[in-house]
Amino acid sequence: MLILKVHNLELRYWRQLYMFLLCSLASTPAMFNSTLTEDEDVFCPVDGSIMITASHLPYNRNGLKFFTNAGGLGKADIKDILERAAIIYDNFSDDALKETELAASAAVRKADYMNIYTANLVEAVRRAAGNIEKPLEGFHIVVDAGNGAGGFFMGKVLEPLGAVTSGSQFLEPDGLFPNHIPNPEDKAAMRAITQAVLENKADLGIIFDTDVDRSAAVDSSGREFNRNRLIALMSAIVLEEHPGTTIVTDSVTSDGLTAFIENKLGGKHHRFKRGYKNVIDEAIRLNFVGEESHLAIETSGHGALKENHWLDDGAYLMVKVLNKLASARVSGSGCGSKVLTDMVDGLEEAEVAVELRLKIDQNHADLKGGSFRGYGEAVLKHLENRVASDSKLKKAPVNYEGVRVSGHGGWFLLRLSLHDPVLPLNIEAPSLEEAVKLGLAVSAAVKEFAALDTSALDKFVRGL
Ligand SMILES: O=P(O)(O)OC[C@H]1O[C@H](O)[C@H](O)[C@@H](O)[C@@H]1O
Repeated sequence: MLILKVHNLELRYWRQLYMFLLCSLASTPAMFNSTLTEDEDVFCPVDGSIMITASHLPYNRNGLKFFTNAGGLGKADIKDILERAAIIYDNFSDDALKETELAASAAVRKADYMNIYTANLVEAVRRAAGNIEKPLEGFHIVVDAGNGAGGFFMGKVLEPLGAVTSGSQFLEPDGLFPNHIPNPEDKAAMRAITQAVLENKADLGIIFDTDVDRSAAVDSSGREFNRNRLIALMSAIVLEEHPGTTIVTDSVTSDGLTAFIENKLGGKHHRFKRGYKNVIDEAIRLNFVGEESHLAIETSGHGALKENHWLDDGAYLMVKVLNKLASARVSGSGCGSKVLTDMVDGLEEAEVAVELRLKIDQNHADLKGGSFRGYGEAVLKHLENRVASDSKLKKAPVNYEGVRVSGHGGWFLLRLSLHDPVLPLNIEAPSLEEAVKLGLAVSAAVKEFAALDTSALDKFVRGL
């Protein structure tokens, strides 16, 4: 929530030249946006911004996200910043530190950057609808902010556009998240917004994670635009604007989604790795090497568009959805969320879709003092060898992480978690029986790895 204005980072100058903008409650995408937006009144664009948030994680796991106009900083840059900061800090005497703290507090200005950011979102919807002041008039749209930072979307985006928003819920920020975990990947969260849509007979429901870089929606019949269905909807919207373009997604997307993007929409599906930054960076790389891509999106609800500076912004994804609603009504091609539901017609969805997370016990003797990553890779190698000798299973010919296999009418992917000592296993199949067969194949391959906690998989294959 801090924005830095630093014109010259040389130590001998910085005391006179820096300025901080305190933005108070804000969303993560808005903080990145502040490095791009030109607005002299609030000293923007700023040189860098920092968001303090637990993101979609529990309240006790707050952290800092850093941005420049080139995007969010990755691990290597953050490590470098922290190491340099530690050196500077160590070289301060106690007096110099106090003096610097005073100078820093004197350099703080307050700015309501969310007003500027949301005005741009409102403008985008108005423009898409042909410069109508209230293009959402007559639509009833409910928002669930899960007591995170996303409550602004109701009062500062939907209402100025004319939508009725009664029945919106959990808009007041509360870091203990008393109602549900603010994360579209959370089943209770999706149940909550679905219930709000149905109870209020709303046209559409919108849900955000804590810091609004993830989102999902629900149509008037209570069907979710989440995970593969959200990607299908966004792909349909983007492919209307950019025929034939490549859609980059994370690794746990379904085979049905590939068929939908490629056969129904005429686009190309590039299933890459898990992790929103991986997906975004891959889309940027593809454009660089001459393959056009306009959308990078994860099943988690993170999505970024080329037209929006590759910023992963849950609110902007929903703006694209609102654009579609508003422009379809103006052009007379449809009214209400049926327009959206029709756009994903033909998407094949698996009857069973589960994610089971198998933990690696880092203290187990079976690791022989090695890292959990090394252990996890050994599990994956072993599984790969087993799959090769099973005629009912086929390893995916192109795959960028873990072991992805099709068989029994479905598929599974076992991979290493990006952050945790965990091997997440995704299984999708047309029936529980077939999903269990896939689960049993994994179970047989990993059973000799004593440090792997397979209890979630054991329960699943026993039908519990
Ligand atoms: O690898 P996992 O443990 O499933 O976590 C993967 C997820 O990590 C973070 O939450 C990122 O924000 C997501 O972009 C990513 O998908």
